[in-house]
Amino acid sequence: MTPAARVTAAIEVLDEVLAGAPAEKVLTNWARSHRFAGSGDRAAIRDHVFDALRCRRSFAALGGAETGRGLMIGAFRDVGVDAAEVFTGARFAPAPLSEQEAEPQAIDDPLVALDCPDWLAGPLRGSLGDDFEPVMQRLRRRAPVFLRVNLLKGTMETALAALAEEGLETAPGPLAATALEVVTGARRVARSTAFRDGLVELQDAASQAVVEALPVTTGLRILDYCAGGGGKSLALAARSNAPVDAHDISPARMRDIPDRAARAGAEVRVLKPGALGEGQYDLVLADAPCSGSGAWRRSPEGKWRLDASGLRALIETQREVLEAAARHVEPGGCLAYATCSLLDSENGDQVDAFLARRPAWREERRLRLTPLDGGDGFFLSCLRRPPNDD
Ligand SMILES: C[S@@+](CC[C@H](N)C(=O)[O-])C[C@H]1O[C@@H](n2cnc3c(N)ncnc32)[C@H](O)[C@@H]1O
Repeated sequence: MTPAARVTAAIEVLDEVLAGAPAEKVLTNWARSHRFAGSGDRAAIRDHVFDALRCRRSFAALGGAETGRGLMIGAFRDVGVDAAEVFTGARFAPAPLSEQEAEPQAIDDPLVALDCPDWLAGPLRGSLGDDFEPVMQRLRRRAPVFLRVNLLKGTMETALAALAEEGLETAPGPLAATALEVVTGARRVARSTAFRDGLVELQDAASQAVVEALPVTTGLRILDYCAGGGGKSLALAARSNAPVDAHDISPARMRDIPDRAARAGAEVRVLKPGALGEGQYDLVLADAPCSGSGAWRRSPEGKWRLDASGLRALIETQREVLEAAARHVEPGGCLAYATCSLLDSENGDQVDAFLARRPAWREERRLRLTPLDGGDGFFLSCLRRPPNDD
């Protein structure tokens, strides 16, 4: 495909996404119905689509319309390229710019320039303070790709060497001792032997930092209460070198855990719904559902989908998760509450409210990371249940 044909394809995909369909699904369907497109084409189209979704508001303003076409015109203008060079009407290229589209557009609203939804500016500014603008700018760009070296299978050195042998250039990453940043070849990671043999996992550096910050010692009974696909369960099992119990309200989300654990040489026991007793764990991780605002570089659709009532519902779910997870903590044990949110209402405020309800518990550690630290935004609070609490 020519570069212009890829833009045409991106416009088609974006129109469906703007109409409400999930981007991943539309991209998969597009690839199925355009078998002639090679992996390079699919990757380029995907990049166009996700770049446009990250900057949906500013690109729409620069392109004069919130349509696939408008976003792609805006994308070229954002980097100072004349969109008319691509929108030529040549075979498979997008149609030439109309007179109206050819009019240059300026952005005078700072929230548009930052790709920040109006209603979220107050809560984000209140939570991030002086970091508000740099964080919002960071969220407009692609996220780096990080790997976690699985210490059950090797060391940083063996992983670096194994990846290099397969032509994947990596470098020690920020935030966590197990993090490698992929410098070149990110799209080939999942096909590499190092990945297939469980020596490395795809996991954001901040997510790894959260697991590294947990008070793990030998012999602990550990529960991952919101295990999802098991990213943190696996990291916890590697860190503790002990079995980890995985639980989730949605068992279907955990379906890949057994295969992933086998590949990683980790022991993760997937619990059946209702199989959880009360108070029998030394460490319970509650990686709660959240706005995902810290990870909007990877999942930009969430930024535009979230609304005030959705956020209120998430905050209520987080309160319930905290209360439910706390019931599984042994006296003297630790409840670790984590989100990949940047918002105080989902983070510190939740923890403060929990501690107000249970004044005997103590917060031992609080960690706040934003994309300015290198990985996703993450929050962690480690809450200790009193030993004599019955
Ligand atoms: C942020 S994701 C977990 C990601 C996962 N820990 C990882 O590192 O890959 C949140 C998970 O919480 C689960 N969840 C939502 N409500 C829950 C509840 N009330 N009890 C337990 N899990 C819940 C969701 O199904 C989802 O899988």
